[in-house]
Amino acid sequence: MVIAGWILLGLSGSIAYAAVLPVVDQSASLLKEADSSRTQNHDRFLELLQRLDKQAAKLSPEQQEYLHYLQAWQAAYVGDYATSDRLADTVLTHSRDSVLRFKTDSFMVNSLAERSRYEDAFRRLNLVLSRLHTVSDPDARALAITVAVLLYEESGQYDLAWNYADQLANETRQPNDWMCKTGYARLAALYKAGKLDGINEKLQQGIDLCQKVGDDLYANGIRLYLARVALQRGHSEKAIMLLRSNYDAVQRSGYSWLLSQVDALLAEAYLGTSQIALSKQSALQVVARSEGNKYSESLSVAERVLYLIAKSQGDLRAALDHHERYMASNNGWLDEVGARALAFQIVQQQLLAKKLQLDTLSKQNQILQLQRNLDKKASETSRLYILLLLTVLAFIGFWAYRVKRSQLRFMRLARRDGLTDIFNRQHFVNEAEQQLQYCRKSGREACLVLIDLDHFKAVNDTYGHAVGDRVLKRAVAACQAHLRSTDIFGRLGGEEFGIVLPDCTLEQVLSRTERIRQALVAVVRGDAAEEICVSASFGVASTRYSGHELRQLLIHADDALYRAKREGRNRVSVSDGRAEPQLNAVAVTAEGVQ
Ligand SMILES: Nc1nc2c(ncn2[C@@H]2O[C@H](COP(=O)(O)OP(=O)(O)OP(=O)(O)O)[C@@H](O)[C@H]2O)c(=O)[nH]1
Repeated sequence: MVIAGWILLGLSGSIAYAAVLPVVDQSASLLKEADSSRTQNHDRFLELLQRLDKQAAKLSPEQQEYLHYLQAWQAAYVGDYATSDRLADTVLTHSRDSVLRFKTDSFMVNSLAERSRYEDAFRRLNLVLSRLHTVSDPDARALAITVAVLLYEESGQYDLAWNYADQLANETRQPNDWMCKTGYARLAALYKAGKLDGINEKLQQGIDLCQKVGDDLYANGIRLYLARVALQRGHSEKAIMLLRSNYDAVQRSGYSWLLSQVDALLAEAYLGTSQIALSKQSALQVVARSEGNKYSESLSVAERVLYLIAKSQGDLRAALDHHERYMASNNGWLDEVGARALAFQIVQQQLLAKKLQLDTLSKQNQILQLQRNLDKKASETSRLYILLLLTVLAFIGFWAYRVKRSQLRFMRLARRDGLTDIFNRQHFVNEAEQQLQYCRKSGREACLVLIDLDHFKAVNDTYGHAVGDRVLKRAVAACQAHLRSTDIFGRLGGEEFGIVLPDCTLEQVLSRTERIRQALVAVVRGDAAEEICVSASFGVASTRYSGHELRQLLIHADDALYRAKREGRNRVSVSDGRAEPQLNAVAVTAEGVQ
C-alpha cells in the first residue's frame, strides 16, 4: 500500500446499514464486525472479508454491495487502486442504498487523495459536501466530514479543516472514533500552522480520546506530533521516550507510513542526543521501507539525517549521495504538498468559474424573464389602451347618437306643426317648391289644394279653444287618410292647410279633393261626444294653368278658395289660371261639379 501521508479511513462504531438487518442474520453481523475492525484489527478484518467472500452467493443484493464496498476499501489499503475503483463503481452504479453510495463517494475522496490525485479528490469532495445536507445517517455524515477535515488539513486549508472538525464535534454527542480522527487532523493543523500554545495538553487530550474509543492507530498518529513538539523544543530525550514507548504497538499495526514517520523522528532525536548508531539504524529503516515512495516527508528526514552523519564521519562520498537523495526527496515532498494546495485552488477556481457561469446564466434568465414581463405588461397596456379607445369611441358614438337624435328632434320641431304634427308653413313651402321643380323637370302635372275650415271661429267660440284644437287634429287625420306618400301636406295658418299633389292631373285632383271634403264632414260629424258640424272650403290650382311656380299656384288656389267661401263654403273651387278666377272658376259641391 502506497501512503502519501494519509491514513486510510475506516468506519467503526454502529453501522447504519447493519442496523436495519435482523440481529440473527449471521452475514449482517459479520459485515458489521468486519466494518468496525478495519483499522482497529486489520487481521480480523481480512479473515472476515475472506469468510464473507466465500458465502457471497448467499448474501442479499444489498449485503453483496456492502461487501463490495469493504473489498474496495481493502484493495485501496494494499494499493490495488484498479480493483478498488472497479468495486467502488459497482456500488455507486448498482446500490439502491443512498447512504452506502454516499459513504462510497466519501471513501473515494480518501482513496484519490492517497494516490495524489488531488484535483479529482477535491472535485469529489465538493460533490460529497454539496450532498451532505441531504444525508441524516450519523456515520455517513461523520465519514464525509472527516474526509473533508483530513483533505483540507493536508492541503494547508487549516481554517476549513477546523470548521468541519467543529461541525462534527457539534453534531456528535458521545466521543467516538470520528472525533478521534478529526481531532487528529485538527491537532495536525494546529501544529503545521505553528499554533503551539498549550499544544501538549491538546495533543494529550486527543490521544486520550482516541484511546478511549479504541483507535490506537490515530492515538499513535497524534503521539507523533507530541514527539515532534518535544524535538522542536530541544527535548530529544523526551521525544525518544515517547516514540519508543509505543514503538511495538505501531509495529504491530503494520502501518508502514506511521512506522516510517516514527523511525524518521527517532533518527532525528537520536542524532540530537549523539546516539549516531541508533540514529543511522532508524534512518536506514525508513529508507528501506520507502521503496516505491521516493518523495515522502519521512524519507526526506531520514536522508538528511544520514547525510549529516556521513558528513560528521568525514565520509564525503556517502554524504554527497545522501544529500542528493535528501534534496530529491525533500523537493518531491514539497512538490507533493504544493500540489495539494494547488489542486485545492484549481478546484476552487473551477467551482468559482462554474458559479460565475451559472450566475451569468441566471442573470440572463432574469433578464429574459424581465423582458417577458415587460412584453406582457406592454401587451396588457396595449389592451388597456384599446379598451380605453373602444370606451371613448363608444362614448363618442353614444353622444353622436344623442346629438343626432336631438338634432332630428329639433329638425322635426322646426319642420312640423306643434298641434297637428304635419309640415309647418315654412317646411311645406320648401318641400313644395322642390317637388314642383321635379315635376317641372320631368314634365309632369301637379296640383295645389288649399283647405280652409268653415266658420271655425264659431267652433272656438261655441266649444272652446281646446275642442277647436281637437277638431283641427281630426280634420288633419281625415285629410291624411286620402293622401299618398308623395303628397306634401302642411298647415299654412290657423285653420288653413295646403296639399301639393305631384304627378296628379286636374281631373284626378278634383275627385281626390272631393273625397277629402266628404271625409272631413263625415269624420267630424261622427264624433258622438261632440256633435260639431264642420266643413271646409277647397281652392285648387294646377300647373297645367298656373305653371310650376309655387307662388303663382298659391295665388290661384287662394283665389279659388275665396271663391268657394263666397259661394257658400263646403265646396271645391278650381282655378283655371286666369286673373279673374271667379269668372271662370269651376265649383264642386256636395251636389257635383257646377
Ligand atoms: N282652437 C284653435 N283655433 C284657432 C287656431 N288658429 C286659429 N284659430 C281660430 O280660427 C278662427 C278663424 O276665424 P276666421 O278667420 O274668422 O274664419 P272662420 O271663422 O273660419 O270663418 P270663414 O273662414 O270665413 O269660414 C279664429 O277664431 C282663430 O282664433 C288654433 O290653433 N286653434
